Amino acid sequence: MKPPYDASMPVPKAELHLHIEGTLEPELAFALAARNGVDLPWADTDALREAYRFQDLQSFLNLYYALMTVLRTERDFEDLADAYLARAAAQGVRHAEIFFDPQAHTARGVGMGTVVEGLWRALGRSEETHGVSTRLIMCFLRDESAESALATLDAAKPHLGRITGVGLDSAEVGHPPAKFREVYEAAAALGLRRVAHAGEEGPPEYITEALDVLGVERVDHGLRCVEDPELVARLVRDRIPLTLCPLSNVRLRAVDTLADHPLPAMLDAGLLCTVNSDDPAYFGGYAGDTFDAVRDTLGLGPERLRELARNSFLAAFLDDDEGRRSRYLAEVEAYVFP
Ligand code: HPA
Ligand SMILES: [Zn+2]
Repeated sequence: MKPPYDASMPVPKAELHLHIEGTLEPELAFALAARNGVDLPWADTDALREAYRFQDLQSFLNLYYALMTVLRTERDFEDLADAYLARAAAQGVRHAEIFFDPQAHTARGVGMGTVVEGLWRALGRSEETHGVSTRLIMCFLRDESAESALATLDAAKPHLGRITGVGLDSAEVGHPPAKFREVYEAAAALGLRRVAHAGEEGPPEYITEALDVLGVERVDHGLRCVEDPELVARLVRDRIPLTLCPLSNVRLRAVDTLADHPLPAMLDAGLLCTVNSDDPAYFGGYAGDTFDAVRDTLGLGPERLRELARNSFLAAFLDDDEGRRSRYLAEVEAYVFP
């Protein structure tokens, strides 16, 4: 295999918090709209980019769900994933655990099989094409019902060979993790790994509930744990990984500016932090851009950046391939920061 990066490339890393629908760049959205005869309410890509000024999570989600209506066919999902993997590889991503939101597609008549098999067309050959290993994580929309989540898990059963785990995303406040106890129990019984968004906009109690009630192994965001010292102590003690998304937190106004982000203090506290891009087409940066931003704005030095890269592989769902994890970790330790 040709080396996917050389010493001039960014530090090797895993991306663990990435919504594939959030990688839909305006240019691809307009191309898919033309291919599928979908009318978009924006005149052009510039007008669409103008709409990327978010007040909070919900204002982003409104646009995110509106734009993804251009995704219709297996080929659309394949093209979307291929474009992401190419960008990720160029930014040092060696392993990507990719979220998708099936209910956002099945609700408008696009079948589960179209979504999963379309994504798989790109993911299944990604090691050869891009030098990036992948996992797929199916998210339930927490502002939909628990019954809908159960039906979604049921619809995914023919495709479980492609799916490593389940997650929980969309509008957080008012939709506590416990609402999804039953579907997480069913997912665990099927051998699926469990993660959930918690503590992005929602309170620290949602993080505790995701751990205690849903049995999650990683917390997506988890930012608001810093408000609860006992919870921080627990996360440190139990080595629970947090998939932080600093650029997302700025764009969705969870923090005022990147300089205010608690990442350095969270690392100092001993939390197992990773940094990720969340919805890079919307939030201004892919994985490498995110590492660069925290280096430049938060003043993280080489050893902190190495720790973040190391953590990304430690927190990855690579338990079925420890040899690979070891090789990735060796790449991190051998990396010479410019
Ligand atoms: O950052 C996010 N939070 C919750 N749901 C989401 N769905 C896509 N991105 C996000
Ligand atoms: Zn997210």
